[in-house]
Amino acid sequence: MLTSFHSMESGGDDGKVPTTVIFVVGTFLFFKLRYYIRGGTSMENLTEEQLYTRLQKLTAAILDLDGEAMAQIQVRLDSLTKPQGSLGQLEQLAKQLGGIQRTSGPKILKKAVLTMAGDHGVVEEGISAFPQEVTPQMAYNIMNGGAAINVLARQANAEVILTDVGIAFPVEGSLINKRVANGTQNMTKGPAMTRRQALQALLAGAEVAEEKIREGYNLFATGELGIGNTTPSSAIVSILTNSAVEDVVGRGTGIDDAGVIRKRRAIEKAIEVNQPDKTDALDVLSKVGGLEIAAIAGSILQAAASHVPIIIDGFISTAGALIAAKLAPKSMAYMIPSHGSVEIGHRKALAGLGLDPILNLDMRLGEGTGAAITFYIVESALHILEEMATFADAGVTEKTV
Ligand SMILES: O=C(O)c1ccc[n+]([C@@H]2O[C@H](COP(=O)([O-])O)[C@@H](O)[C@H]2O)c1
Ligand SMILES: Cc1cc2nc[nH]c2cc1C
Repeated sequence: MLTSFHSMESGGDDGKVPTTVIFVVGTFLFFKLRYYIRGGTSMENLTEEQLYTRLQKLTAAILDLDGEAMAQIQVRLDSLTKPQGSLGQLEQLAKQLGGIQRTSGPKILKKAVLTMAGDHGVVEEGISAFPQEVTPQMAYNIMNGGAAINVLARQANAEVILTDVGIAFPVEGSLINKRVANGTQNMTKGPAMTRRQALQALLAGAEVAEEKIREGYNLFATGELGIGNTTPSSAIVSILTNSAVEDVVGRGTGIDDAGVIRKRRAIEKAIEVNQPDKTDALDVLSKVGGLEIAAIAGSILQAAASHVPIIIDGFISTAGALIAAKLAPKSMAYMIPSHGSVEIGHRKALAGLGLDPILNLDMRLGEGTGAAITFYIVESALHILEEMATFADAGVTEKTV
């Protein structure tokens, strides 16, 4: 210690940079560079307790919506040239956006679909119509701009941000690397993830949202990709909405009747083996959830903490939203529903959040596709608020009785 202090002093005297400084700065730069090259989360060296403290800080930062801003928007909506309330859900959306952004003049600057990808050990049980290799193959398709989500996001002038939270093996290219594991474990044989991994994946999702908010994005859509992920989603929805497993297990990518029976059995076995505690969202998430589902929940929590609205896509996204709501009930006010998925448990999952789908297009693709289409509706609400003439402006007579 004394020696290095001495060497620092002598370094200053003879104009040379002391070795201690070179070592400290070099080590710092090495780890920073490694983080940027390899990606990964900034949480690798944190203990489970430290990760949990981060999550608690995140959930504690979520506020109720700004009632004052919402009241001002209601006055403005009622002054516009239409019978009061006649624009229905568009009016509710305008108020919600003002309440979230804490202003009577909400604005959308940049939009992004946060598509989280991960794999699932439970595919061993024959619960999907497609093999696991489709997850990385579709990740490349998204990176090449050829997936449905690319088409719909381009049309809506939104970015697709693909994040690898735990595809079974690493993929290269223009995606964010937040890999926590090479997929989850088979939940019929034990927990899908450790509690620490679930926390890491949650916070990885929050980090992605935070990075994008710093870049100026202020409207998100959730999205995901992961062969087998309707199985953990059904497990989560069953547990958190007190629904029978058979009422929330659907065909996913298109499995046949025998596959649906295997899927139900796998979920029942996973619940039997792991005994998830339904009062503890982290317990449910880690035992019968998925890495991308955790990241979706984390992105919702970060959006809410940063006053950013987030549109919830289909069945898997809604399972993530249920986890977020359980961890921070106030986050529900920041969620905007999109479409009703064909997946049978979706309505029950949405009802658990007090949400009704805005669109019914018989979709069941995921990736963020239903949420991307909803960007237009959210933007319509703000165009109405900003651009419509008032009764006074237009010289239109107001309601008489
Ligand atoms: O979002 C939905 O409602 C939805 C419903 C069914 C399937 N998916 C997508 O299909 C994959 C999961 O289906 P499965 O059958 O492999 O569990 C996954 O990549 C999801 O993005 C998505
Ligand atoms: C082809 C394909 C595309 C997907 N996109 C999201 N989940 C998917 C599942 C499959 C099978």
